[in-house]
Amino acid sequence: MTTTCLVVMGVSGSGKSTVARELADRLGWQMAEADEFHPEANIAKMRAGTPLTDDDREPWLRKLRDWITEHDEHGEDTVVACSALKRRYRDLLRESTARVRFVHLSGTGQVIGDRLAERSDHFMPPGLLGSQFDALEPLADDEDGTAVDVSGTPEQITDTALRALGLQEDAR
Ligand SMILES: Nc1ncnc2c1ncn2[C@@H]1O[C@H](COP(=O)(O)OP(=O)(O)OP(=O)(O)O)[C@@H](O)[C@H]1O
Ligand SMILES: O=C(O)[C@H](O)[C@@H](O)[C@H](O)[C@H](O)CO
Repeated sequence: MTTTCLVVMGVSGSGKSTVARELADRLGWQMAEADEFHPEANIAKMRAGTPLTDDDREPWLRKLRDWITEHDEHGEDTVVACSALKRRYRDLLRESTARVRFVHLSGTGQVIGDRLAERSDHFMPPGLLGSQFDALEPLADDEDGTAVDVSGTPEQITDTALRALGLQEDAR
């Protein structure tokens, strides 16, 4: 049976790690943090304040796609926190054998920038937020998934996403 992978997407600081953790806990699904799949060179680049290119992101996305497929082959549903900013990146993740659905955490540069400014334990400099918005192609209507505004609490965002995806009953 095909499993589901929920990819929590959005710009840096939109709350992907936080909401993906909450979704995974509520659903009892395994979670992956895409930041942990980056080669060291990508992390060094971001830390130095340089945005990644499509070429930098491709091997990273392939690795994630393969992780999703491996879990699908074992019948395991998954949640992944991954920026997946462009539609072609999401197409690559959709090459997985699982049913890949997206939760786009959308918010203004103001709200997200304020949260990034408060976060101190992360390699991603707040100064890269502009480039993240420049690259962002929001989840489109013909893509499987839902967009949720980030102004609520992580619990509210998770509830809204689960309801929109029709997964609420499984979660309780
Ligand atoms: N709904 C929320 N309300 C208030 N603060 C939040 C919310 N979601 C996340 N945060 C806080 O905002 C910051 C960014 O969240 P988080 O690290 O989950 O984002 P991210 O999208 O995974 O970031 P990155 O892509 O840079 O890893 C963190 O300090 C987190 O605690
Ligand atoms: O596509 C990208 O530019 C990267 O994935 C970034 O989004 C970061 O990995 C992450 O957001 C930083 O924490």
